Parts: sequence; C-alpha cells; structure tokens
Amino acid sequence: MNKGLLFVLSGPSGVGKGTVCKALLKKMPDLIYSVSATTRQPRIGETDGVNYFFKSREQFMQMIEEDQLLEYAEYVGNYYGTPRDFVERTLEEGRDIILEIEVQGALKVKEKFPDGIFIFLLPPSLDELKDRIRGRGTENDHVIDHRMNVAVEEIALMANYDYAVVNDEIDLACERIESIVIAEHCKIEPNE
Ligand SMILES: Nc1ncnc2c1ncn2[C@@H]1O[C@H](COP(=O)(O)OP(=O)(O)OP(=O)(O)O)[C@@H](O)[C@H]1O
Ligand SMILES: Nc1nc2c(ncn2[C@@H]2O[C@H](COP(=O)(O)O)[C@@H](O)[C@H]2O)c(=O)[nH]1
Repeated sequence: MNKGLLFVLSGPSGVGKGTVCKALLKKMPDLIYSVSATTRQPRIGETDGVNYFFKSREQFMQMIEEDQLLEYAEYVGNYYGTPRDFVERTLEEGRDIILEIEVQGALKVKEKFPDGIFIFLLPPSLDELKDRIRGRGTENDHVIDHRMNVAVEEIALMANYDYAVVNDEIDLACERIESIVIAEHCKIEPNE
C-alpha cells in the first residue's frame, strides 16, 4: 500500500489557517487533521483533544523527553508541538494528513519529511492581517504586536515552501489548496 501524503500549512498568526483548514476538511473528509499539543491556555470554545491537547509545561517537557513530538517550537511565550505517533501511523495507513503549524516547526518537519508538501498561507496585506488577529478578539494588544513582529519574520522564510496561497477569500483559498492536494496525487514520481 502507498503511504499517505503529508501536507504542512503554515503562515502568520491570524492569516486564517484554522478557518481555511476547517473548510478544507469539510470538502476533503479523507484528509486527516493533526491535533497539536500546546502549553497555551484554551480559548473560549476550544476543546481539549479537538483544537489542541492542552498540556502543562511539565507535561509538554515530558513529551519532548520521551520523543513523543515530531517537532515543537516556542511561539510567543508558549510551546506547540506535533504528536509523532499519530502522524506516522496515519501515513503508514495510506491516509493523507495536514499539519497546521508555524514556520520554525514546519522547517523541522521538512528536515524529517523532505517529500512533504509545504504550503504557505499569505494575508492580502499586513494591515488586513492585524485586523484579522484583532477582530478575533483572543489576544491582547501586546501579544498582537508580538505576533505581528513574528509574522514579518515568518513571511521572509516563505521561499522554503512549495506553494504560496493568498487567503483573500476563504472559499477561494480553500479551492486553491484543494487543487494542490489533487495535483500532488497526480504527480509522476521519477524512476528510482
Ligand atoms: N479570508 C478571510 N477573510 C476575512 N476574515 C478571515 C479570512 N480568513 C480568516 N478570517 C478571520 O481571521 C481571523 C483569524 O483566523 P484564524 O483563527 O483561522 O487564523 P489562524 O491563522 O489559524 O491563526 P493562529 O495561527 O493564531 O491560530 C478569524 O476571526 C477568521 O474568522
Ligand atoms: N510548531 C508548531 N506550531 C504550531 C503547532 N500547533 C499550532 N501551531 C502554531 O502556533 C501558532 C499559534 O497558534 P494559536 O492557536 O495560539 O493562535 C500558529 O501559527 C499555529 O499554527 C504545532 O504543533 N507545532
């Protein structure tokens, strides 16, 4: 059986990764979402095991020590990481998986999975990005400024990705990513 494909969706905080990913998973129900672990506090409406596995710092450090994470990164004061077993098992079962993670983590995944497909989601502008983070109402002004500074650094690393998709409209961004997934399945692999 062929292994599944690993897709990584990155992009600055507030660009709409979560929103677009949710729409994509509705259109492509065979695509599996990798739920991350984090030390961040849950936001209103977030559920443990669905949005994230919410962990204490001690629990997260133990996951690192026990090599349970495929990658992890510290981002604006909290840790985030991808549980390894679930990703490896899903790919072995021949199913596609999508990781929605920030850039440092994505680059670590690329070292381990050079055949992964790396997609960078871009905002129409930095002003729009700030409006989206602010409009979500989940972060204070200090954290928003920090996330915006990190966003500029992240966009500078976009050349490490395979595809850039602008999230101007949710449906359009979703269709573009769906096209990438379909195209990757039609790729002719060079002879070994
Ligand atoms: N194309 C779009 N047009 C307008 N608003 C959008 C669009 N996409 C997402 N949004 C809004 O922008 C805000 C941020 O979206 P979302 O939480 O999905 O971003 P994110 O990239 O997952 O953020 P984070 O990395 O911080 O988790 C949300 O309020 C969402 O409704
Ligand atoms: N390196 C990783 N980054 C991750 C992971 N899960 C989520 N993220 C990214 O963190 C920021 C902040 O997320 P938020 O939910 O606090 O807004 C965002 O860019 C996420 O994509 C992960 O497992 N590893």
